[in-house]
Amino acid sequence: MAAVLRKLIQGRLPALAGVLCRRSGNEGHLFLNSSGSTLMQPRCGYSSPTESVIVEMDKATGVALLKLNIPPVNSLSLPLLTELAIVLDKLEMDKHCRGLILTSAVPNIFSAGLNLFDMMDKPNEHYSEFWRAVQEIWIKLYGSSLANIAAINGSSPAGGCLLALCSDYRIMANNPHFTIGLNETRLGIVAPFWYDILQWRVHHPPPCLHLFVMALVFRLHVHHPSAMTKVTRAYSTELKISVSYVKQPINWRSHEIYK
Ligand SMILES: CCCCCCCCCCC/C=C/C(=O)SCCNC(=O)CCNC(=O)[C@H](O)C(C)(C)COP(=O)(O)OP(=O)(O)OC[C@H]1O[C@@H](n2cnc3c(N)ncnc32)[C@H](O)[C@@H]1OP(=O)(O)O
Repeated sequence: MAAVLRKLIQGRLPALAGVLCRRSGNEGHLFLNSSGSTLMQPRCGYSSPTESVIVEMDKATGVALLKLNIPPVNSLSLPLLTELAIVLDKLEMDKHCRGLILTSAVPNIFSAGLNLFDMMDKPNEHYSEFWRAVQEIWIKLYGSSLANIAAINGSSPAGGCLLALCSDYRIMANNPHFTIGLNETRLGIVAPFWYDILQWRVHHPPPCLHLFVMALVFRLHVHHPSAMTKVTRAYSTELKISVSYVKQPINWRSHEIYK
């Protein structure tokens, strides 16, 4: 899995797709479009470039690979947020889906954050709708019952960084050209209060969290199901702690528990 993720975060997504395709046979990839319908792909490949969120479902493992696909920078516009919300809903309801990996199909960019043009010269109704869509993604990703990992394969400023923080775990490509952080403060845009909660979770992970990720990782390479069963049994307590940690409900008033 480490090798697979390494390939993923190095932007070598076709290689990963190949792995998943081999694992699941020719019928292994499912594509969801924004209307929620799924299209079976007869062979390994990618959906149309007009799809703003590409979903590749590995049926053998139940892990969905979600690739943001709005060049040039995957800015989080209202249409993209809306499509992502629909896709997340569909995966949540799919009983075969057990986890997801959020990444980018755009070379060198994970996400440039909120679309700046959605935040200027618009009527107030637009701002309400836009902000509702932003919060909805946070709630859906952070509150997802699925295990989810952000594979940050490019720069991820501002809302892109916050998007990654909504996942259970983050892995970022080791590339000095890729930037991440809250640069939007320079524009006078203040991150919402729940950012603080997400930040605590990232800075204070329990050691067993890595085990949780390993478990997800193992699912991508279930060549030896019995070995997987042994591992999960041996570390069942640690896994439960990790899962409950990353799936902790947010309560602003009990925020102290993170400290
Ligand atoms: C929704 C998730 C849930 C949790 C999120 C919670 C969110 C809470 C919100 C808290 C506050 C967050 C605020 C924001 O996100 S404000 C947005 C701030 N973003 C930025 O400042 C990013 C600015 N962009 C960059 O730094 C670079 O563009 C980047 C490093 C991403 C890429 O650099 P590169 O050199 O490759 O590309 P260019 O700079 O030439 O850009 C290419 C074109 O893309 C346009 N662009 C870039 N960023 C944005 C954007 N955010 N919105 C709209 N358009 C963008 C850029 O203007 C170029 O366009 P043109 O080719 O037409 O010039």
